[in-house]
Amino acid sequence: MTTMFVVIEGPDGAGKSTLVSELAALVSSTSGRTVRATREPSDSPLGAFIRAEHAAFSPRGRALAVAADRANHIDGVIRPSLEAGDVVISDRYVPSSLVLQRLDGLSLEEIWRYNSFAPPPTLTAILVPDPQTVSKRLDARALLTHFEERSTPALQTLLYGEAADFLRALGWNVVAIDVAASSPKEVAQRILAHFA
Ligand SMILES: Nc1ncnc2c1ncn2[C@@H]1O[C@H](COP(=O)(O)OP(=O)(O)O)[C@@H](O)[C@H]1O
Ligand SMILES: Cc1cn([C@H]2C[C@H](O)[C@@H](COP(=O)(O)OP(=O)(O)O)O2)c(=O)[nH]c1=O
Repeated sequence: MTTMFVVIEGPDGAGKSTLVSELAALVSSTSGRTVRATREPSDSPLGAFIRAEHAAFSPRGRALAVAADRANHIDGVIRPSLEAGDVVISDRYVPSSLVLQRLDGLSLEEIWRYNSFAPPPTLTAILVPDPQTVSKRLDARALLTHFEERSTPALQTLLYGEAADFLRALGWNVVAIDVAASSPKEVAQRILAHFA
């Protein structure tokens, strides 16, 4: 069975988690395969701690904690699911570190040192939203993360572009998907077309 490990990336508020649900339903109904939708930080106790306790970490400490959570996620969820023949779709993966830990002041090279163990997905889709639309969505959120407070959708989009170039140079299959004027269903169909 063809390995299908898809990562959905993009700035906060771009529509990642909405798209993961939409894509999981589409892949399941069109292929009949079992789909494992997952996310990072993972749903493990370490992942929950990283989400809840931002102030517990220095920037380097957070980079390493996120990488440790990623290692557990790969070994405990992603690899076993792929070995069972399931489709895996993850909301965030290594590119999130190449953007968020960079906003925390680390270099791409240092972040990659902590993440080079991570297997490349079959496809990494980076959502490119309209920055103004995303700003309005974030304004409507009651609680913003440290990164949402300290950056803008336009800056995150720029850093995602640099992360994409960095990973492509390492052989990753990365595509940028303009989502400014598309429904989640249309975006899911465009991503699936990459597997046709
Ligand atoms: N393609 C889209 N078109 C219009 N609204 C969208 C689209 N994708 C997501 N949304 C809306 O934008 C908001 C943020 O989406 P979400 O999936 O939570 O983003 P993220 O996971 O990237 O932070 C949600 O209210 C969602 O319903
Ligand atoms: C995946 C990932 C998350 N994080 C941090 C960002 C956030 O502070 C926190 C939670 O991620 P986030 O996806 O923003 O949470 P939610 O799903 O609740 O919107 O983890 C990193 O710093 N680096 C990473 O690579």
